[in-house]
Amino acid sequence: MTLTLNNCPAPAKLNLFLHVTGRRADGYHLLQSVFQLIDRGDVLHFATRDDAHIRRSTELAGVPEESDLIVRAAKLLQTAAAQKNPNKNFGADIAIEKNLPMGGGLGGGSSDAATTLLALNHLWQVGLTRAELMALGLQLGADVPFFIFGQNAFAEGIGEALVAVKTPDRWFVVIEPGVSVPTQKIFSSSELTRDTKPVKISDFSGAQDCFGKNDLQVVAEKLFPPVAEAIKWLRQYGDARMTGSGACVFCPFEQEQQADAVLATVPTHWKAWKAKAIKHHPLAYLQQS
Ligand SMILES: C[C@](O)(CO)[C@H](O)COP(=O)(O)OP(=O)(O)OC[C@H]1O[C@@H](n2ccc(N)nc2=O)[C@H](O)[C@@H]1O
Ligand SMILES: Nc1ncnc2c1ncn2[C@@H]1O[C@H](COP(=O)(O)OP(=O)(O)OP(=O)(O)O)[C@@H](O)[C@H]1O
Repeated sequence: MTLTLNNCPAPAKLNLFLHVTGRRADGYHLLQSVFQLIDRGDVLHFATRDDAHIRRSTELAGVPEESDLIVRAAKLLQTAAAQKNPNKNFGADIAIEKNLPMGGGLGGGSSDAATTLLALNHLWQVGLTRAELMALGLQLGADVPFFIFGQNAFAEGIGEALVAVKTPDRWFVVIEPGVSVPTQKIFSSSELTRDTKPVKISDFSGAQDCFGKNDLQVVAEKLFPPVAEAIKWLRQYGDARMTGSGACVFCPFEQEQQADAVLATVPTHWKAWKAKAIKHHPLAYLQQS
């Protein structure tokens, strides 16, 4: 019997600040960041199959099926499901409406992977706990555990050590500068500073601005001039900065009307939109523990 779960959101994140505090022996960087969920993202649709095939029913330009994080997430969960229940075939057809830019620093691919793990854990009745799904997700990318965690969070480690944090209700204007930034290119730069002094979560709590800075921004601005241009333009209106490793930049506003007023003046060569801060991942209800 085919079971379906349609219109599953994969929300984007903004890194309100992102400090690089060190580097591990394996080359991965130690970070401190606050991850903020927003009400804009991709949308995924799932239908189970009983022949053990995982199929992508929509194309994703430039991403072959075997490297698509959605397909990789489904296959990872399929292995775990088969170990728990060897007599059953776990398969799925997955369609995606891609709204988030790739290499945008909005965590699009990671969020797609997290939504896939949450939806298929439910549809296939695998019964993995939230912690088990987060551990699987970490194999796919440093941002995936956050989306499964399901709440705004202060992140440490390589981004996987998470503590829930309260963030203000507000609106963001986000500009897509029209370039795709490969995360690895920013982290491997010799110009990246890796020694920001660690902060405590209590330093952030209650801060109305975005707090701190994004250490990856200096490098991205140098390598990708459109990022620098977008930040310079948006800074006229507030504490604008880059999210993740770029390319997108954002600025917070207390009122929706303020965001609308700024949006109306964004130069037409950039794609720009507004988004609202949300407190929980919309699929958090699927995961009990
Ligand atoms: C910069 C952030 O977007 C902040 O949210 C994330 O930490 C990046 O997460 P992601 O896109 O899921 O990144 P991954 O796919 O895990 O890593 C891509 C590449 O970025 C570098 N990388 C990533 C995360 C990290 N803490 N240190 C790193 O050095 C590694 O070279 C890695 O090969
Ligand atoms: N389903 C997917 N959606 C987007 N990108 C994918 C997907 N599967 C694989 N990728 C690859 O992952 C790369 C990073 O994409 P993503 O949109 O997650 O970047 P990002 O927003 O910069 O992420 P982050 O903020 O985590 O650094 C893409 O350039 C693409 O090659």
